[in-house]
Amino acid sequence: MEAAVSVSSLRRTYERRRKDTVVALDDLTLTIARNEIHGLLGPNGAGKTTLVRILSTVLLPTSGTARVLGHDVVAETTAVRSLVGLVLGGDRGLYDRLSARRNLLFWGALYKLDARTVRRRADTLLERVGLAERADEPVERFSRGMRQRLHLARGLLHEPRVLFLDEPTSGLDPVAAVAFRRLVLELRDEGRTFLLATHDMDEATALCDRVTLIDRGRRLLTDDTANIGRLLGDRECVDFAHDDPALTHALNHALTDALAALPEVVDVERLDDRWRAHTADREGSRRVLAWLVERDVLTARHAQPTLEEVYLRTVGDRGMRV
Ligand SMILES: Nc1ncnc2c1ncn2[C@@H]1O[C@H](COP(=O)(O)OP(=O)(O)OP(=O)(O)O)[C@@H](O)[C@H]1O
Repeated sequence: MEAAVSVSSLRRTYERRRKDTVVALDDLTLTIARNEIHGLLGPNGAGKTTLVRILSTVLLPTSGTARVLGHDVVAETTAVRSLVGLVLGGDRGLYDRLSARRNLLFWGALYKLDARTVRRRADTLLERVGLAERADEPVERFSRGMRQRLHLARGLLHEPRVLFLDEPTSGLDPVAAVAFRRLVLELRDEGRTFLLATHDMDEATALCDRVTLIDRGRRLLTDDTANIGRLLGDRECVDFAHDDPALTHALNHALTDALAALPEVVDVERLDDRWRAHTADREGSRRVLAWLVERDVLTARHAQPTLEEVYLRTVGDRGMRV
């Protein structure tokens, strides 16, 4: 069966002033199966938005090919547009002075859907994303979470089978983010495919079947999320400091040496304003937390390494911008 998305040797460069060329995508090859939620993870400037824009047919690649459900994004733009929906994060793409419903009617007209169909779908979608009661209020009164749900409704108006989500929950509070993710999972259960560009590791872990890590336009790895989770599991750590920052410096070597000698501790390192103990697993972190609390080191917390740290540990520091 044809993949939902297949990208082959895709390259995109941007010319900047003084003939300075930025390579945003560099020989990228990637396949996303139908009905998959695929995470695209990478630090700022990795090329995520560029890929999503090419797949949505709003940007041309410099070379290479990309297909959505078998259709070439350059040669078969119209077919691809009817198959894909783009959901942006933040304030892009909504008209603040218009109501939620009017925003949808406006976008429906752009998709050249007939007015009755758009009205019907707008009603259904507003209900579905939990905005029916606020549908006729101007969007400027909406919270970020409500805007995000409206973005999603907009992306679904023409009933696309493949959705591209670019940082969809950036700036959302945790409750709104959870509600948004639940909607994504429901939509997947109806047979849709998702490509989710994010630099939020938690989001990727919560939603994605597989993830691809990219950096500087190149694919570093693609794997099942469970495997990436194991990778993270190997990188457990506990951050600790004295309540009084001045005393953190004074945490004596006897304490950190004793900590480093514990069997569950892999390494202890000094960060700017705190210390970090790397542990073998979650259970190890728990024991280290208890050990620290017993010794009156009260500001200790279980920390997950950031995506950047996973990058650094996975692929080494190759001049990545973080
Ligand atoms: N219109 C443009 N003109 C010039 N350079 C650009 C343009 N758009 C993107 N770039 C550059 O291309 C590279 C990839 O950018 P892109 O926005 O695709 O990355 P990203 O992974 O989406 O980053 P972010 O997480 O910050 O949104 C960056 O170096 C960026 O500065």
